[in-house]
Amino acid sequence: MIDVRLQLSVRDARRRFDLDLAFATDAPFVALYGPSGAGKSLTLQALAGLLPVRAGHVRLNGRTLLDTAAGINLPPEQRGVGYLFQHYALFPHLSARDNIAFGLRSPWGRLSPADAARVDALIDNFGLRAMAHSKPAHLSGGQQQRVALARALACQPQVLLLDEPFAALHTTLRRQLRSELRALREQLGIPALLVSHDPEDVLALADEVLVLDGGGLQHRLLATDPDLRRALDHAL
Ligand SMILES: Nc1ncnc2c1ncn2[C@@H]1O[C@H](COP(=O)(O)OP(=O)(O)OP(=O)(O)O)[C@@H](O)[C@H]1O
Repeated sequence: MIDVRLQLSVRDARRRFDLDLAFATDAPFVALYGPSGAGKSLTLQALAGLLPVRAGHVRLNGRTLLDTAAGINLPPEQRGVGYLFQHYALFPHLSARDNIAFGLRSPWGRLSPADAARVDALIDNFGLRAMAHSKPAHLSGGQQQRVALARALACQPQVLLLDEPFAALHTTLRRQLRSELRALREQLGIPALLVSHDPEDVLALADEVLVLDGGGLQHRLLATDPDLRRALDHAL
């Protein structure tokens, strides 16, 4: 169960954007869907603890990650959240292996033997052995996506947050990686929240769709809804 209420504002010199939404869901795969600038990425960032929240809570399977009223606000590294960032945000100067291991290293840069074994297992599971020592610029789009996904999983997360995980990929690879992602999530047995504005991603993966616009939740749709495709097209 993911139970969320978020109120926050972001601003720069000229603009201010308010996010104000609440939802609770048991769906294994949830899509945050809606037009550009709706507040989808900000929602993921707030869930991960990367943005200050003015008021609200985040509970994951009964565990409180944030509760502003109770003064609880776990830092990102204690939230048990695996985050695949938009455009992957891989470190360009680090190898694929060091990218995957990044969040596991001690402040002195050490990797415990157990963590090193986990990183090696992820490298093998994602078919990255041959390019483990290559930098991101020397990897294909699909390989970069796999490194980003392996990095998100390295901390053994309780929930997976995926921000446009297929945006940089061409159609055939998108299709293949969608089914890999679906199988992987089922195997891990953890919930996933996917940000996308591609109806095909939503139709292929989501059990429930939260349609966002203007920083709020407009409506909720289920994968079983016979009019889902039309509703998705209508929502953009
Ligand atoms: N750090 C920030 N400071 C100021 N404004 C921001 C900041 N981050 C995002 N915004 C603004 O907040 C709004 C929502 O941004 P968000 O990234 O959540 O949109 P989105 O729904 O993910 O869009 P897209 O599909 O284009 O990625 C946008 O208008 C954006 O310009």
